[in-house]
Amino acid sequence: MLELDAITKVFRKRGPFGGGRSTVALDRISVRIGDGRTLGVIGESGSGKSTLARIALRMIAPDSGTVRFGGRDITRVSGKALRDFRRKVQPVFQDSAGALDPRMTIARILREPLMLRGDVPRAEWSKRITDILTAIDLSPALRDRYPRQLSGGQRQRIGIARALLMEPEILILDEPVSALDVSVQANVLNLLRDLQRDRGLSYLFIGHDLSIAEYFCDDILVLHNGVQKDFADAETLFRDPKDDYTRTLLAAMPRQL
Ligand SMILES: Nc1ncnc2c1ncn2[C@@H]1O[C@H](COP(=O)(O)OP(=O)(O)OP(=O)(O)O)[C@@H](O)[C@H]1O
Repeated sequence: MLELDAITKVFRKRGPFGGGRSTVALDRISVRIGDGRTLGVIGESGSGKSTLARIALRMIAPDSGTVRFGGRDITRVSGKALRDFRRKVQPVFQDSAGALDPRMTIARILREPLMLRGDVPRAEWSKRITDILTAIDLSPALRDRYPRQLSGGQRQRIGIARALLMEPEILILDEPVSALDVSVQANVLNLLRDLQRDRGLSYLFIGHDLSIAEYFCDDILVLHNGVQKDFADAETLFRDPKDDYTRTLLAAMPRQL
């Protein structure tokens, strides 16, 4: 379980024109991702979604508040506990295509997490790669291809596979299907759901599309300019939104899926 409590993050503008001005990206945000559940973080551009994801990954530090994982405040851990956290909480970003090294074959890209882990014998790597490609519904024959030879949806699956090879407990999914064609989005979301069921994963899902959130998430946090507007299970939120802003958002957003 990952628990964020009273997270505040302020970005101060530097330089001759920014002096003194600041942006409250997150204002005392408190949420939790339950075991095996998907928490969706929804909001318009600039609402603080990615900042929350980066704090949950310990890529940046909050100004105040705590992030608890397995009962420990991960904003304060180091050494083995930090390595353990980095392995168990893995990111999947929107642009997996851009994140994959174009000069590496898929097999080499997927060997990296195994190398990083250090606890899988080299003799097993090839089998692990075959197994993970099968698990994400890709042909093991793709192992010898380069990223540019794959479609956007296939590349995003490779990004997911790379994260899974670390054997995480939580995936931080930052707009994981936003760069994909609508026809491919549902495939990748269904794959993520199957993986969650089979592996007992928990997800933090960042998105801006409410119809996808309704379909994919168990719980939903609505952010607006860094302020927590609603936090409820998806069914309650869509049936009976508490906040005026959420109501406006629901009324304005097309429901596609
Ligand atoms: N490194 C930074 N330095 C200064 N301001 C930042 C920085 N990162 C984010 N911000 C500001 O914090 C606010 C929240 O940004 P954030 O990227 O978290 O929003 P978002 O909801 O993810 O938006 P988007 O959907 O466009 O990615 C914005 O006003 C943004 O300009």
